[in-house]
Amino acid sequence: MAPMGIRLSPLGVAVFCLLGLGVLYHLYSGFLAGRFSLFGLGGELGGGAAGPAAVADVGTVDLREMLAVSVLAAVRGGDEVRRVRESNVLHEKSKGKTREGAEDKMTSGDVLSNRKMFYLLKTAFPSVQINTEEHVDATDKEVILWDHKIPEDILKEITTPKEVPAESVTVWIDPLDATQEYTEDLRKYVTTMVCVAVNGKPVLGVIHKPFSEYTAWAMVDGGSNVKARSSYSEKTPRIIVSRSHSGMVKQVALQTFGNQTTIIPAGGAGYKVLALLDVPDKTQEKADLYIHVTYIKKWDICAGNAILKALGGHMTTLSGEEISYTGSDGIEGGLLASIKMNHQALVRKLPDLEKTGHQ
Ligand SMILES: Nc1ncnc2c1ncn2[C@@H]1O[C@H](COP(=O)(O)O)[C@@H](OP(=O)(O)O)[C@H]1O
Ligand SMILES: [Mg+2]
Repeated sequence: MAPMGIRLSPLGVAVFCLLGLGVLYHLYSGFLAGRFSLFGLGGELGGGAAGPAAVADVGTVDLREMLAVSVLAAVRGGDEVRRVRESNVLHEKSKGKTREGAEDKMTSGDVLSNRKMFYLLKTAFPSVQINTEEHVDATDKEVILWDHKIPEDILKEITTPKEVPAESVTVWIDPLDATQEYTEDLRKYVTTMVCVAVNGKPVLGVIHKPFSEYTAWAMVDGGSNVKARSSYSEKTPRIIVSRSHSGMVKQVALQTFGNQTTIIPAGGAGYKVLALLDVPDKTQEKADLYIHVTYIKKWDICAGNAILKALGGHMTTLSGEEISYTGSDGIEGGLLASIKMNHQALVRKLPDLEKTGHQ
């Protein structure tokens, strides 16, 4: 006889114990799976709240899912960019001037793409920090649902989930890169971009060309749908540079590599990174190096940095420093992007811009 007059059947006790063991096993194996699948981060779990897309453990997000949503966001944003351009009603405005005095433009294409991209990512991953180029209205409560489908090409390249603490993630969204060229109807330069940085390091990059419907993506230590070309000219490189925020970049390039060097002026940081890769798009020019000397924002460069890094290339400041994608929005030290080259040797060749006053 049990206390308080309750009779316990031996079968009931056995079933209860088995159930208890099952629950304990489930909790414990989930915990271990979460710890061991953490992606190169020393196994420390983050403390942030989990979003609906975080499946393996509380406070983590899966980078493979983030890649799927980032590709979708870049494509959906791109649809807005194309729709506005085709309507020919851009509602072009100036957000002010850059430090060098160029107009910092914004159009309905930027705003509508920003809204789509932001809410897709925010709804899927509510607990991660998202930095976007355009302002998001705090009263806007848009929810854009992700169908939780990971495209086949991503599943083929990245065969397992990659969990990281949600609090270690910073997302950078550029809803319309090459806005200046967009207003001039130079469509080939325009891209939409998403980047995911983990502890400030660029890990995932997506660059989408809305007018040719081409998308490049890559994950560091994961996989990619794009690759480097087979060869690059290191001695007399073709150098791709800004056409609308150039500063003294041509002088710097010619001084470093000689007068025989070909300079390709082009719009968009996304376009210029794609120029270094093996991209099937016919509208894409090809270059060996990308150099930028003026101030630039992190949403312009993070996706390109992640893709280059994933493919074994480099994007650094002109003095060879790695760029951290947390904290402030911009970087001061210019930009050098290369792949399949001795990047540090290139850095040593470049003049010290602070001394020469070429910034
Ligand atoms: N000096 C500067 N100050 C602010 N933004 C700059 C800049 N130089 C380049 N950018 C931004 O970097 C992107 C690529 O520049 P460029 O086409 O000149 O190479 C553009 O982004 P957006 O079009 O997204 O604004 C441009 O506005
Ligand atoms: Mg941009």
